[in-house]
Amino acid sequence: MASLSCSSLADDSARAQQPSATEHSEPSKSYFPKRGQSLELVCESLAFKGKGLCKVADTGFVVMCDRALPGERFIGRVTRKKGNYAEVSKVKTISPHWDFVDAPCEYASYCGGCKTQNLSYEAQLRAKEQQVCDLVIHVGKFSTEELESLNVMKPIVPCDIQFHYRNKMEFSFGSQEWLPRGSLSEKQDSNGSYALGLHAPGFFDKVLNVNKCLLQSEPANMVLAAIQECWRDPQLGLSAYDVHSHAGFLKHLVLRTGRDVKTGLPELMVNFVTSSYKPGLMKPLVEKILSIPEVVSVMNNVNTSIGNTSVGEEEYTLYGKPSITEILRGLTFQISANSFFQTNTKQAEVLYRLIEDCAGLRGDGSEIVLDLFCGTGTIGLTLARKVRHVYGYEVVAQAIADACLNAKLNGINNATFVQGDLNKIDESFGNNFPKPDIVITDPNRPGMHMKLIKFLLKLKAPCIVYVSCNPATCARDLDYLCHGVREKNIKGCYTLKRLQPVDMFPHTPHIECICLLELC
Ligand SMILES: C[S@@+](CC[C@H](N)C(=O)[O-])C[C@H]1O[C@@H](n2cnc3c(N)ncnc32)[C@H](O)[C@@H]1O
Repeated sequence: MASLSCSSLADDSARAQQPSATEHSEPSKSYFPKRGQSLELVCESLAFKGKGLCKVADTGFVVMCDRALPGERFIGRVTRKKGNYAEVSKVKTISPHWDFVDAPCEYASYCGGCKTQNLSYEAQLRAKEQQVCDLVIHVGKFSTEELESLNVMKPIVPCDIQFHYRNKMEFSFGSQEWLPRGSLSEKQDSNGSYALGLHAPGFFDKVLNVNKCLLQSEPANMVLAAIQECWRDPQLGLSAYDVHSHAGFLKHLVLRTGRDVKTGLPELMVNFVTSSYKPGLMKPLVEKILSIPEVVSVMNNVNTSIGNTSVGEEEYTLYGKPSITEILRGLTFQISANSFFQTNTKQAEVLYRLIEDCAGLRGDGSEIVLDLFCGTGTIGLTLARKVRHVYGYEVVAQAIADACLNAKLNGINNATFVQGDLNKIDESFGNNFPKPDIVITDPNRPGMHMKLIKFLLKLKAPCIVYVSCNPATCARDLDYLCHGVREKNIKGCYTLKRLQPVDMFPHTPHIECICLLELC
């Protein structure tokens, strides 16, 4: 169980999505560090985006530092002033953090993906749990007593598999390999200036070359290694796309791992995103990766725009089938190159079981479920066999098409999926479905729009299960639903019954949460 003591170190302003000092640590009004100034700091905890939160000695002034971990004493240089706090970059560690472990990945110190690989997993869990707790207290305005006495806050559910858990990784081709100062450059041949890997933290135009990623499956790593072995060969005539000049061919490499429904064995989709369609140029790459037996699909998304997205305007199948499959809670899901699917399949099983548990279905097939932000319908479809009808809403048309296809694939005919923008609902929204017994809401990071909050407060469904990937906006929305929106004179009408953090993404700052709300 999380300690509910308020550490006063949380991201205290979900609305601004930025950290601030709280009433316990009023910063000195006169003190503000200068840009470029060096400070000796001790990291106190992890906060927003997994950044280390520190306070300047004697002043209490809050500074945030990427990759500083709790207990670490270090020299930081002020890079940016932001509102009532400053950002620093780490110059030198004086003494290491508590709970230090060796990071197994050679890129862990530089790559933008994993930020806490050298913090023990138990410490990562504690930090995430504490963040959720702090946010619900500071932003959600729930009291410690409320959370404690009613046993609302549940211990975070760990992820049993802490590596190789991602079923999708998106790598970028870059025309300029990024070599962090005093790091890989000394021990690694940079293979010229082209790179294939992950973006340097905070840079859209710098790519860290990566030969292996410990978060993705072994077969996906074999594909990555095979491509790395050959794509720079001048004889192939391939070039990396340059985001400044907009010249070049290869943009992204997206690797997705699913499972063959019959054998249960892994199957892989390799999706090359290119700036034009040149199948002849792709041929040697395709031939090379076909030596890996798990590859059942090679796709080519052609994106001619100057933007950096991996979704093409046109899609071609270069080999095999245009989609792969995955099994989730006994259902089969078809995954195409651009369809959304939970990226940690094993932990999604755990998440969905907990959602079902929170929904408290009667088991007589009588309930109506409203599945808001339904994506490809996975949550609603896993509940459909036990309820009367599921109504799902989602803004992306392709996701709705996939949801309908997935319903058909699994013989589910009591689910209706509708495309629509939940930020733009009007008074008529509630006329489109019967009053639900259970609302599942799973918004993306910005949380729910005020229009939707107002709608839910008027709808008064007996139970809301709020699934969140951003505890800051979740805490804000819980406050609205339970305590009301004072500035709009709207009363809240829900009680927070359960708050369940789930770790879906070890070594990263991401936190998933399931909240059960019951009508007062
Ligand atoms: C966190 S995902 C949840 C997907 C799904 N519930 C699942 O578990 O796979 C959030 C979904 O909300 C959708 N979305 C984002 N903004 C939206 C909006 N304004 N209206 C409707 N759907 C939206 C996204 O496209 C995405 O599919």
